[in-house]
Amino acid sequence: MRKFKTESKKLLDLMINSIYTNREIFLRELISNASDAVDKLYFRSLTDDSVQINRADLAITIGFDEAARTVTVSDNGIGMSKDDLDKNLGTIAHSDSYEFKAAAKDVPGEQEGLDDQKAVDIIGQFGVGFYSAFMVGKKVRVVSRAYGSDEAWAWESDGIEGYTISEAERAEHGTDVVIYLKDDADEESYGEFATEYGLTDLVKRYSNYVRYPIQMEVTKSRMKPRPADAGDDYVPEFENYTEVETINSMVPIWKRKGAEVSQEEYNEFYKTDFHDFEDPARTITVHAEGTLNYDALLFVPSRAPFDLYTKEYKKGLALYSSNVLIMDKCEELVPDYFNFVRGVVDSADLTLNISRETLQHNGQLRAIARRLEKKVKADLAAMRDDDREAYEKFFEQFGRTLKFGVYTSYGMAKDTLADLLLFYSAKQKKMITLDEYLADAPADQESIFFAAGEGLEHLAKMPIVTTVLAKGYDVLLCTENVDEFCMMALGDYAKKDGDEERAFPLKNVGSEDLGLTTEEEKKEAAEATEENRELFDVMTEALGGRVEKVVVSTRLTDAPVVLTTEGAVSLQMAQMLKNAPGAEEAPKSQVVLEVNPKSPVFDTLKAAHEGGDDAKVKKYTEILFDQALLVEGLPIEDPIAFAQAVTELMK
Ligand SMILES: Nc1ncnc2c1ncn2[C@@H]1O[C@H](COP(=O)(O)OP(=O)(O)OP(=O)(O)O)[C@@H](O)[C@H]1O
Repeated sequence: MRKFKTESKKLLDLMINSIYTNREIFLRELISNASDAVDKLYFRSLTDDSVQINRADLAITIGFDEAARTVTVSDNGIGMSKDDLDKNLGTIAHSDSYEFKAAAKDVPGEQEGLDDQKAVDIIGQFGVGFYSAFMVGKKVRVVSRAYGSDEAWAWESDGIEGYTISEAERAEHGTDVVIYLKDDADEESYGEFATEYGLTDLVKRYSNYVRYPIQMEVTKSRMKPRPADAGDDYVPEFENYTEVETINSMVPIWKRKGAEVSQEEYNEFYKTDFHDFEDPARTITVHAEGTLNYDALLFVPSRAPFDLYTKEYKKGLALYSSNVLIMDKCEELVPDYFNFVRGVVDSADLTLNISRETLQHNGQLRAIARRLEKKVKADLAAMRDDDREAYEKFFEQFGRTLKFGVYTSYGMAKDTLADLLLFYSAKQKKMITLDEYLADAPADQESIFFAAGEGLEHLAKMPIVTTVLAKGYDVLLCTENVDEFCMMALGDYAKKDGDEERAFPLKNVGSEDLGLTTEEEKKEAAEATEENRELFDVMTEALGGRVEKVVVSTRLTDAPVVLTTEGAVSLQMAQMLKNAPGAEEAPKSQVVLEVNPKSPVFDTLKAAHEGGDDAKVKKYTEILFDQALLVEGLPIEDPIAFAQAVTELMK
């Protein structure tokens, strides 16, 4: 049999140009390799007495030369022999680290503050990361000295033709990877990678939690000492100096035991990493062990970010694997209705794809997402029950998101979200949950009543609300656009009493049969409507298609008329849909003008009709209709005509 020949030049080209979409990850890859090299040496020291290593001395160092356009990543890890260089860097897709990882599994380590941390946390697995250096480098030189050897070797390549290996010098075991940056082309600038800011930024972003210190010489500024002979007009002078600093924070806060971390530390982490000025409202920690091991640290912000309700807002949690950032915002980890949750998920068990830009098995992510959703839900419920003031503040910020969640999931997320919702109670004059509404309801109540419109005060005074209140039933006042859609998607809400569940339909006091009228009352109203058929026909005609019909009302006490609707679309909803895109096709509401038979206005109308003055009936009907719209807080078609008609009456 013949062996396949690989065209390594093509393969390398493919590697460099097609695997990664983001060239800045080259630093993450080289640092990960350095971390692996150091980890391997540390592991050797644990398992081989002849290897004497002090863990505290192990480090990764980054150097740069702006003028020479070079970036160097060094480590004092296990190093590579001449053979290793040839095998590991000369063979694409050969990962020594992967083999090592399999052999070194589960040896416990002794890193302080970490919970049962494994001794090693090898990152490499595909044998390709190193070549990402050629995305930014026109030449890469690797100088390495294997632990225990006194020879050093240099591997050099331009990433096109091949590589050379030659003798070199290195004082200690370990490896230096020197990248000679490409020349800047029209739109591509590489120079930024050889700057202090550029490198610090990349380390903090991608490698902040690598377990070994990443050190770099940084420039600082200090005040020069005041000269002894300085006069009163002395102006302090400053000078720059350099200092080696550890730029990564190393221990990921989410891997530390909850009891060992103070809330202040969590707050600081949240504010720094998620760019917020305020402390989070809630901090949720998860350490999961089992088929899928992961740690998560989640935050509910105190305030909604300014763009939360815009299309620009991107939800998601930062996803880490073995302390290295894989994705800044992994959307799959949070459902839309918890899009405000910020935080970090870290799992070494994820099946990464070769570029570490995505995952291969989203089932793993889905499983984590499900667990996290439950955690967030439980935490919000605990806040609702134990710290109501904080919960109301939370709801002010994010209640809309929860309500949108019910609506946009067509009620599918109802079970998760319904008991987290708060609405304003007209009776109790405060925000209450649906459970609290039902707990306070009279025994004969069969539905949950709500009214939708603008402004609490205004809603509370609406006749359709006051009549229901007068009968002893509470009405939830809904003032946000999404409320009515949310109520519609909810449909009903179940009261749980031990094992028993009873569903209470949610009813809009302005559009539905509230079930508050007796059969007798209904019959009477129907008869009265029939008796006044002629008058009502004149009135319906006067409104020229704006109402479906005019009827005698059973729900009014004082007000002369009220507008109600039949079918699913209430007046408020119709008003909202009118302004929405695609308004022409939006369903219209079927409006009914209900007349209060107990009102003197009804007698006036009747008298006018009987006296043959239908012109008056029509004029009054117009006024009553507009007035009813105003009471609902809705715009009237012709305010000038309305004003003139009222003026006319006063003459
Ligand atoms: N700084 C280093 N010190 C010692 N060995 C190294 C170093 N950098 C790379 N190697 C060796 O070269 C091999 C190939 O590296 P490369 O980055 O291409 O792949 P990897 O790290 O194994 O996997 P991945 O593609 O997942 O990063 C490694 O497995 C490791 O054995």
